[in-house]
Amino acid sequence: MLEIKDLHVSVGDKEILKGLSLTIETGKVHAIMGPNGSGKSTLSYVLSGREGYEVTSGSITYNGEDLLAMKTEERAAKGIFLAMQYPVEIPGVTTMMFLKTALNAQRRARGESELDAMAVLKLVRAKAKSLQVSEDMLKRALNVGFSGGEKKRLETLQMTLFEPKLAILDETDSGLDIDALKLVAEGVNTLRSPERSMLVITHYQRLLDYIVPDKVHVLAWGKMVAEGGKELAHELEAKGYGDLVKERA
Ligand SMILES: Nc1ncnc2c1ncn2[C@@H]1O[C@H](COP(=O)(O)OP(=O)(O)OP(=O)(O)O)[C@@H](O)[C@H]1O
Repeated sequence: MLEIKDLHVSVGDKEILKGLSLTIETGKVHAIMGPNGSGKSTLSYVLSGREGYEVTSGSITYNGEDLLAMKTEERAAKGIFLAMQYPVEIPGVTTMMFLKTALNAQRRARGESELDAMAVLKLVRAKAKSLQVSEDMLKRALNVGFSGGEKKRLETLQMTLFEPKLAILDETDSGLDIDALKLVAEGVNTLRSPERSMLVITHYQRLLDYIVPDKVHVLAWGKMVAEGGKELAHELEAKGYGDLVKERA
């Protein structure tokens, strides 16, 4: 279970999260919607341990442990995975080499034996096919020159390979064509299980028609301002954020 209580986060001297609270029980899928600049990506970075985001007060516990005391790699070893809004390009590292290294790091963290290159290739190929990640992409440098949709499909491939316990998807639907959106949603849905939680950040109710959330939250001005079931996403799509996002003192 993930429990975020009264979280305040600053970047430099700017406070971005201003008392955010959120609880995600194991096995549940929560969605966060909210206007541009409200702090959604900031939350995803703080959860995954990105540098430069200072937690000034509040707490985050994951299965009873203090998440904020853990290094990024420790969080990954606990099964926390972030599909980034803007996946990073890494020249000089092939996609396949990255996947093998990251997968084996995950396996080591779980006490499983490492897989050799052939075994990883077989596994990656089987999953890559259903997400339409081509052989060519696997041979190329990680994300370098990939289209927006290709990057997002590769993020989803990583998620299905690493089988995280808490998957955070930051606008994984942005830049996807309709067919790719369905492929990505199918990939995500195959991972749904009573042992796995998901936090889906999106601007569009359309994604939530495919990945049906247990709860929808609205984040505005650094804190949660509304919460509901999947029907809330439909309401927002129809009416916009309206009074929900009026800045509070
Ligand atoms: N490194 C940084 N330096 C300065 N300001 C930052 C930094 N990171 C985030 N911010 C600011 O914090 C606010 C929240 O940004 P964030 O990316 O979390 O919003 P978001 O809700 O994910 O937005 P979007 O829907 O547009 O992706 C924005 O005003 C942004 O400019």
